[in-house]
This record gives sequence, structure tokens and C-alpha cells, in this order.
Amino acid sequence: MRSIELKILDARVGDSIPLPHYATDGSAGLDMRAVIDDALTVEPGQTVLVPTGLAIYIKDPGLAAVLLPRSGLGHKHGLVLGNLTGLIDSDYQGQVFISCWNRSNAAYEIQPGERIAQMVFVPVAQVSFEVVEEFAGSERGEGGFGHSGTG
Ligand SMILES: O=c1ccn([C@H]2C[C@H](O)[C@@H](COP(=O)(O)OP(=O)(O)OP(=O)(O)O)O2)c(=O)[nH]1
Repeated sequence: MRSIELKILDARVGDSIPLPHYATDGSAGLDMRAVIDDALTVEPGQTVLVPTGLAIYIKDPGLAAVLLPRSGLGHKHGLVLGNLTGLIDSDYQGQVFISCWNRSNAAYEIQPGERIAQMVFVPVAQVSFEVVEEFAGSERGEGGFGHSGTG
């Protein structure tokens, strides 16, 4: 079992605001909530940084967390992430913030405790590089960007 230490920065998390948890056995993401005192209006085109009240210290360099939009919020209301995807490094110890971007034409009001994004833990490999004169051949070679056609 990998070691993931969760630190709570805001007393409301785990009390009036529940701790993140997996909704079903098969859930990949943990819903992250807005830990704010008052409703926060995000105007069309605006981006706001929203605290989650949680600091996590992953510690294990073989693990990271990514923040992703919630599908319903993004699709129906246009509330997605200002950085498109957030990456939480294993050595980060600060509070997790969600960059919320309203890409729609209507204002969106984030409510205190609302689930605004999801966090997924992913395995990570750190690579090292060696400069070489050429690569051993592969079937694809340099082909990319649709070289295999559309069929
Ligand atoms: O949506 C996000 C993205 C990042 N972070 C935190 C965790 C992450 O480990 C740290 C740094 O993120 P990143 O490396 O993406 O930021 P940067 O813009 O490259 O700045 P830095 O110089 O701090 O690395 O900020 C968040 O709280 N929310």
C-alpha cells in the first residue's frame, strides 16, 4: 500500500464539509470541494482560484495527483479548469487550489462546499536521458500527426 498522508488545513473540512471520498468502488476521482465562506460568482470568461481546505503530501515520487473538471459542471455550465489540468507533485505540501474558469456565456455561482473538480492519483515514472546518434528502428519511425490515415 502506498503512503499518502492527507493534511487538513481548514477545520470545516471533515466537519461541515465532508472529506473527499470515493463515491463508488469503481470511482477513479475524489470530488474536491470549494472551501469558501460565501458563494463566489465566476463571471463569463473569468478565472478564480478556489481553496479546497486540503493540503496533501504524497511523499512517494512514484505517485502524483491530477485535478480534472467534473464532467457535468464542465459540460452543462462551462465551469472547467483555468489550467486545463492541475498537477499535484509528490513533494508539494501546500493547500490544493482549484483554478476555476467559466468558459460559458453565463455567470456561475460556486456555493460553499460545492464539488468543483476531481482529483485522481496516478503512477509516475521519472526518466533520464541519454543522447544517441540514432534510434533503433521501429515500425512507426517518425510518422505522427495522422500519418496512418482516418480509416
Ligand atoms: O491546479 C493546481 C495545480 C498545482 N497546484 C499546486 C500543486 C503543485 O505541486 C504546485 C505547483 O504546480 P505546478 O508545478 O503546475 O506550477 P508551476 O506554475 O509550474 O509553478 P511552480 O514553479 O510552483 O512549480 O501547485 C494546485 O494546488 N492546483
